[in-house]
Amino acid sequence: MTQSNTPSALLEARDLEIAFGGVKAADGVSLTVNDGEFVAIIGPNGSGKTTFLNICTGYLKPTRGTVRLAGRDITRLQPRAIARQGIARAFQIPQLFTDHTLIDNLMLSIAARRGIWQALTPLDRPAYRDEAMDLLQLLGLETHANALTGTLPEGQRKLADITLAFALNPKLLVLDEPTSGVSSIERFEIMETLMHAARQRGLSALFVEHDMDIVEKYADRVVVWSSGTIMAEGSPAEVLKDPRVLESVVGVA
Ligand SMILES: Nc1ncnc2c1ncn2[C@@H]1O[C@H](COP(=O)(O)OP(=O)(O)OP(=O)(O)O)[C@@H](O)[C@H]1O
Repeated sequence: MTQSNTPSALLEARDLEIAFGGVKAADGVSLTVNDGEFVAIIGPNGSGKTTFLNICTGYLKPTRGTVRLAGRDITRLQPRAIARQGIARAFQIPQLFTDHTLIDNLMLSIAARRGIWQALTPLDRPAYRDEAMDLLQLLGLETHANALTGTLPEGQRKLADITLAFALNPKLLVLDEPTSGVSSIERFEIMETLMHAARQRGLSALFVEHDMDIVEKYADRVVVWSSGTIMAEGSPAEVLKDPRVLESVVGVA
């Protein structure tokens, strides 16, 4: 096998453990995301999916185990430091300044990435504006550049939030239910746009998703959570046929 065929690990979580009042939300969880890979996390409510994302992005510290990004231990870093290392997160509820325009939100994100001392200087600089417009074009939002984000329909607000994550120049996108709360047509539109943009930039993605049609179409690999552990893992075609997975996640035996 040539070296170029060997997948290169980007995110490596090993043996993670955390409990809340006796409930183990992560109980020996290990997961790798390779360069350029799209990995979906599925599992019933309360199984620990968001807890895993919180550990990987620095919002929770595990009592055991490590998280590495491109070989570097990031387990104890704060969320901001992890973002600087290359993990950008978009939340289930978009985190936009709703009374500011989309391009202002993006220029703020770009300025923040470049450092606080620059964030104190005027935000509207030609370099920031050009970069923001490039990102809006990449995510198909250029006609909404001057709209207040609070006035955007939900699907576009979600894409806008994802655009902010792209503005951090990440290696890995972490997305908590990127398609929740929108119509099924819009779900596929969001995923098509997101996948295209991520492939263009060579990014990997880790996303929690409840819609199995989305998982089947867009995930390279799917990982199934159950009570703080991983119960199954593999290609969507294999995993979504597994009777244990169907019973536990999809609710059909
Ligand atoms: N900050 C916290 N404090 C107390 N308990 C928590 C906390 N975060 C998560 N838990 C508990 O840990 C378990 C896993 O929760 P988590 O939110 O990770 O599950 P989930 O799979 O993301 O669920 P959902 O699909 O409903 O979002 C649940 O029992 C939850 O109540």
